[in-house]
Amino acid sequence: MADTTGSEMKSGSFMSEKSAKIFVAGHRGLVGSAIVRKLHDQGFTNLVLRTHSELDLTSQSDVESFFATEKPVYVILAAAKVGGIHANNTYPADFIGVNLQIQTNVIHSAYKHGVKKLLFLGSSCIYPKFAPQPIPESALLTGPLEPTNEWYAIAKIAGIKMCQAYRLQHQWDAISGMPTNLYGQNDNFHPENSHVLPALMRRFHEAKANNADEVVVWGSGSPLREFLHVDDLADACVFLMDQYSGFEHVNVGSGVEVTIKELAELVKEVVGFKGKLVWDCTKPDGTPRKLMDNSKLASLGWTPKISLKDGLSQTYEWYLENVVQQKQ
Ligand SMILES: NC(=O)C1=CN([C@@H]2O[C@H](COP(=O)(O)OP(=O)(O)OC[C@H]3O[C@@H](n4cnc5c(N)ncnc54)[C@H](OP(=O)(O)O)[C@@H]3O)[C@@H](O)[C@H]2O)C=CC1
Ligand SMILES: C[C@H]1O[C@H](OP(=O)(O)OP(=O)(O)OC[C@H]2O[C@@H](n3cnc4c(=O)[nH]c(N)nc43)[C@H](O)[C@@H]2O)[C@@H](O)[C@@H](O)C1=O
Repeated sequence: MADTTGSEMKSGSFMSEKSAKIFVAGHRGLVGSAIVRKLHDQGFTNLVLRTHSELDLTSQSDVESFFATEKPVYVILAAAKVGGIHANNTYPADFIGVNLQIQTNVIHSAYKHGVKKLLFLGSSCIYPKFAPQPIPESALLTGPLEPTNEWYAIAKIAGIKMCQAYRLQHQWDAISGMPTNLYGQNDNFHPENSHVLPALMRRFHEAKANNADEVVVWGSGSPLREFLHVDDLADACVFLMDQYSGFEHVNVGSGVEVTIKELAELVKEVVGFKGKLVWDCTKPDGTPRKLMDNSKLASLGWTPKISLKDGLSQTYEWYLENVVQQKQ
């Protein structure tokens, strides 16, 4: 029976079911694609995958018939409306509405059609803007949210609560992981709607290619952010599927934080741009700091492996081979 108390119940059966049918929702995104790579590496052979155009997860009837037909045994929910500070601020209705629809449809149909275990992914923005640092899981719902992403955060908090409610009422094994800011291959490199790391990688690359003197970076440069490579996150997701069946959500971070100014200097170095940085203080800084307390996941036995420097170099190589060369 699924644990409802908050203590960590180790299940350990996921890794021994390599032919069980697993639905990875959002398999072409940053996170979903990394989870698919990790599952293949680990020998899982029966993944069921649908692109957005094959299955729109905001459609309740389509999600229902998908689960009724496919009957997956496990679900990892990595499909969502995702974006950086500008996208969150500009499209609040999409960030709350689409995310509530996707997660409600998938969680309910997964329960209804006998899925054994589901992993829901939230985000570090669920915590109050001025949460204690590093942020423990217990900081949830203890203060006001950061306004630039409160709509997305409310949807993600609802997802955690939905997993907890189904666990309480139906003894169903739905768990939640809360990743910090992620990056890596298959990230979104859109100039405005992406997160800071891919946005800066692209801007520095294009400035270098065009022999530009300067690159504009948003905000003051003082906010602190923690970055985790998506391959580490994927490893943590598989670990949680196998080893965690608790009531409470689990933080997934790297423990390493940098200011946006330090990040910009690191990306500049990796890309090899020689010009100067110009700060656009008309753009929002967002939350001043959001370092996860990773002690819960560490106590369960998982720690990250990829350093920010190595992860940045790998991501830039991937960007050159898969984004720049594809355009040529
Ligand atoms: N990126 C980050 O820094 C962080 C991400 N997370 C969480 O990780 C999860 C995955 O994020 P990430 O991989 O970055 O996001 P991406 O935008 O890279 O990928 C999201 C995926 O969801 C799919 N999707 C979106 N809407 C629908 C829909 N209506 N029906 C079907 N599929 C849909 C997308 O397909 P398509 O592109 O075709 O629309 C895409 O494959 C999210 O829950 C996010 O909150 C948490 C913390 C940080
Ligand atoms: C993962 C997390 O991601 C979002 O929150 P965020 O951490 O604030 O995300 P961000 O990566 O967009 O910005 C981080 C910082 O960086 C600065 N910054 C500088 N220059 C650029 C720039 O060019 N683009 C962006 N996007 N930011 C820039 C920017 O001003 C800010 O101070 C949530 O909305 C929500 O989606 C969520 O959960």
